[in-house]
Amino acid sequence: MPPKKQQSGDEKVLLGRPSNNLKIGVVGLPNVGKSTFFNAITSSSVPAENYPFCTIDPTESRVAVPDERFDWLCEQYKPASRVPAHLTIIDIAGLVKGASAGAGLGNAFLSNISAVDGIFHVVRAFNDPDVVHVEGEVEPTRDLETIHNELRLKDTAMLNKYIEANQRNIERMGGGGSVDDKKKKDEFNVIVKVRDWVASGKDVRKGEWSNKEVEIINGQYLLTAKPVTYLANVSERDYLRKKNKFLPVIKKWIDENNPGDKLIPFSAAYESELAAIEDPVEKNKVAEEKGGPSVFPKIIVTGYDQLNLMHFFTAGAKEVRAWTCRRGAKMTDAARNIHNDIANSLIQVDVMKFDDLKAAGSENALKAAGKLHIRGKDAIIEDGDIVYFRSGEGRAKK
Ligand SMILES: Nc1ncnc2c1ncn2[C@@H]1O[C@H](COP(=O)(O)OP(=O)(O)OP(=O)(O)O)[C@@H](O)[C@H]1O
Ligand SMILES: [Mg+2]
Repeated sequence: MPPKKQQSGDEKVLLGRPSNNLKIGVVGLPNVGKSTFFNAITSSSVPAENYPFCTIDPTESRVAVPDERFDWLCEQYKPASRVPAHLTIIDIAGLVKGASAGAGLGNAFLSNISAVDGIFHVVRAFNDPDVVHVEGEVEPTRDLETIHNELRLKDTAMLNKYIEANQRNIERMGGGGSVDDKKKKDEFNVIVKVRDWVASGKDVRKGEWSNKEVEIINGQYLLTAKPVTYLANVSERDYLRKKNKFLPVIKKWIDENNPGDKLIPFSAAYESELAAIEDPVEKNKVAEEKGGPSVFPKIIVTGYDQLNLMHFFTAGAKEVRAWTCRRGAKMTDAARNIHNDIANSLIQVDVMKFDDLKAAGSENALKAAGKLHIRGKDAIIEDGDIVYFRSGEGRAKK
């Protein structure tokens, strides 16, 4: 088969899977509050009407992604069914030092991490003599180093395995070879480059890779290629007074080692107290009295964002629904989330911009103002677009 032509030179290939159902794993040392966080975020996610948001199994759950535009649309259309976007979160058992070499249940935990698309890295920033720390004293930078080293060591080992398995073959090819040989050699060289990068102490996601390199990296399921949001678990007292002695050093470590990654302080202890209050009015009242709202909405939105996910809406009297797709997706890719048939026979898309709809006050007013846009199937869908897919089979979905 002739090599495929690059379609357009400036489309950046993203690290990771191009899926609409991405998962974030909760990762950290043992006993840092991962399960407390997971249980609280699971039980405080408001279930959508007619939609089973629930713990899928004790370690996996889907949480609603909060969005004010979605709330506004529900208010506007008063639909029979409301389905927000969701994010899947997975609780992973604690990693210990040496996990990459098999310590603890090391390799099993690492393969759990391999199955997720992004990471919430929980780091302990609370002192409590009753909660044992596996390394003795609470010292967040040491803990951050430990986890990062384990992930990097595992990546290095995986890449070395590939290199060992292919080295002789590549050497045998020498300078010449078929198109296929050249492809293998290119891939091999990229893997060596990535291995050297990781072995030098850096995470894969922090490298500048070309599209071709990203495609090869994506085939390797590397742990340090996954986006990370750092969650510093502080005591209830520190959370409420917005002060914690460990935060500056954690921030400094992130800036030095993985600049650009987000840090969100939270308190698993406090969040689980709030999560236990079922009535939302009562919950707000308690949060207000104590002086600290839940930070979960921010955590969910940040994680979703780091996976390069965004959502678009379909809205009507029957259903208002937020659909997830990756940034930069075309209308056809977006339509495929709803139904393959719609995507395959897509003709055009009616698009309302959320701000236009809100300003106009209703669909009719928006149309009267000439603000309904007609887009082709190859147009890029944008965050917040409210769409109506017109497809050849008369299966347009609203
Ligand atoms: N912010 C906090 N302040 C005080 N105690 C906390 C806080 N967060 C969690 N804890 C306590 O720390 C202990 C360990 O929490 P948890 O079981 O959630 O840890 P874990 O990271 O899931 O551990 P493992 O890796 O073993 O699964 C629990 O007793 C929990 O109540
Ligand atoms: Mg746990």
